[in-house]
Amino acid sequence: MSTAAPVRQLDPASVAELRRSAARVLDAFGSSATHPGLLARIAREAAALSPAVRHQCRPVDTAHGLFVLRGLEVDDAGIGPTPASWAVAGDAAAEWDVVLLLLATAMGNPIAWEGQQEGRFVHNIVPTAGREQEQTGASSDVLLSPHTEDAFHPGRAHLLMLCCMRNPDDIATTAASVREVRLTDEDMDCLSRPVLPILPDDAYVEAQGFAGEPPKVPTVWRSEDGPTLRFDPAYTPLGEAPAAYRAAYHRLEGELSRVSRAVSLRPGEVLVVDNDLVVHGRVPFTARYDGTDRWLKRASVRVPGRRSRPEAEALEHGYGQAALEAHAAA
Ligand SMILES: O=C(O)CCC(=O)C(=O)O
Ligand SMILES: [Fe+2]
Repeated sequence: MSTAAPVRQLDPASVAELRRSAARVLDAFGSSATHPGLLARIAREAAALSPAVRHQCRPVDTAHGLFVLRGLEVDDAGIGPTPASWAVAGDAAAEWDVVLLLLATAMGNPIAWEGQQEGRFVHNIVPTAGREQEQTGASSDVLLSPHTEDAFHPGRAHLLMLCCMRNPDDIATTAASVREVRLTDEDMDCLSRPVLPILPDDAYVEAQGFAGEPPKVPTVWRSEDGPTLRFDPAYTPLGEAPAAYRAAYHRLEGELSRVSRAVSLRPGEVLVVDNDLVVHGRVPFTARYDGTDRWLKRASVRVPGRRSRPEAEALEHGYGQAALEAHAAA
């Protein structure tokens, strides 16, 4: 496993600018990052960000399919203890929700899911007692296997952002880009056929009860600018596929693990992964449950006008789930 990830360094002026902007937003809306008027204000603030900040928010531009934004600093005492679960996080470290939304808005349009974390635009990813074994961000004891975020849904994010609040045991996020794997043309052709569905993950209990027929979707395909993937083996009934498909799928899995990078985020770093190119996961760890646990904030972003997905996705029902966009189309 390789560790190198491209780094984009925010200069001190950009950091100060982001902090001032976030402070103005929070002053206007109290300490809550879920105030109804807040998103409109974020849109205005993001539109006024300097060229230097915007430059660091440009699209992913290497085959790694990701970058780490560095330069922001977390006041460890100021953010308070790591919440015991997303459900009790409330306004914990709300200024970071705002910073993340500002950056997300500079990159595209943040989305929220009604069925996940109460429709919040910024999720808290913390280990949660009783959920150690799940395939969700709340787990710890198990390897969170490499996945496309919200792979079950045609409206899934183009970009996933993970902002580190604390990570005292250096627990790595894993990331593997389809642009770095070696697959034969035969495997590529095989995996681009819509053979298997991807079912809603355990973060979407309501969608899991949806009555409609699960649509079959391709695993990889060639988009205008290169190979693209939609991959979530933990929620894919691979046993239903013919042997040749299963074999190709396993070769893809092997290649993704060969090219996988371990990115251990430090407080203040923001990992941005292109969700069309990169599958991400997390190594297993032992949770502390004492207020000092690993704590990430997560935002999901759509990039307007991006044409990376098969047209057939437009016909999918998305298991009755709808994503809410933070900002109305310009
Ligand atoms: O904990 C991590 O590093 C990643 C968790 C994850 O898959 C996510 O937040 O979407
Ligand atoms: Fe994820």
